[in-house]
Amino acid sequence: MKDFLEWRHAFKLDPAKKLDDEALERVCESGTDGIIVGGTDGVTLDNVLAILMRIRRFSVPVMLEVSEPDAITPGFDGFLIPSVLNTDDARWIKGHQHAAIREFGELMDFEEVIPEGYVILNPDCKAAKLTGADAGIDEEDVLAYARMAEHFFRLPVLYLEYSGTYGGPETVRAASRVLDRTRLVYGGGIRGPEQAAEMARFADLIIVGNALYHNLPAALKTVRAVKETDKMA
Ligand SMILES: CC(C)=CCC/C(C)=C/CC/C(C)=C/CC/C(C)=C/CC/C(C)=C/CC/C(C)=C/CC/C(C)=C/COP(=O)(O)OP(=O)(O)O
Ligand SMILES: O=P(O)(O)OC[C@@H](O)CO
Ligand SMILES: [Mg+2]
Repeated sequence: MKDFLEWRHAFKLDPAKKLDDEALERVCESGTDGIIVGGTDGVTLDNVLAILMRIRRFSVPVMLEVSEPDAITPGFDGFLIPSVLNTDDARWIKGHQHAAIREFGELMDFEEVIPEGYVILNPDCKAAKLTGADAGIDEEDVLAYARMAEHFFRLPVLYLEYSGTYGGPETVRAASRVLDRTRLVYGGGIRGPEQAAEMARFADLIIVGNALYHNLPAALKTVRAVKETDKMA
């Protein structure tokens, strides 16, 4: 498996949403670097296992982005653990994570676990509402979170999350300029290849989610668009 920290393109499949077998096959065979299974609400052990079993018919790598401890199961190539940096509600920074590590710590292979610093920038998305994220921050705030992620917390990943809406390429570009070792992930509102290529100039990893459910052919075209785009030095 190509290591998650080298992925350029990923599709995020929401276990609470429906995708028929033909569509899933096209997603898994698209040439994407991998699939992330994750969502904010409606995530259960049953629907995570169901989508995992269907994805495992193909050779594509698959990571679980944990938002619900009861839905953690073996069988994934690794686990992504979000911590929301732009909330004042400590439960979503370290509280749920602490409780889950108390429960699973003995079983955990930390080589398979990748912490993600999330900065949520769409105030209307479910993740922002759930976590009380302050999405009204300006670019300087985003850059401060990026520097904190890399230099204070030494996080391997900073995720600029615009879930459901297309974010500002300028902010992504500015964040990319202050990051060196921490990988920059962009997700939100990518509907087709042009937007994917635009963000791929600034972010290390591009995530495409909802477009899969609304316009599959356009979503699939984002794979090639990202692969053909070099990130700006
Ligand atoms: C036995 C075994 C396999 C052991 C493995 C052990 C292991 C890996 C343990 C992990 C332990 C751990 C630290 C767990 C973390 C627990 C937890 C609940 C953390 C909180 C995560 C968090 C901050 C969630 C908030 C929401 C969030 C950021 C979600 C990310 C996903 C996201 C934004 C998806 C977008 O989709 P959605 O919001 O659903 O959008 P739609 O509106 O389109 O639906
Ligand atoms: O669903 P979209 O808006 O593509 O967002 C993708 C991903 O960043 C969600 O966590
Ligand atoms: Mg969802």
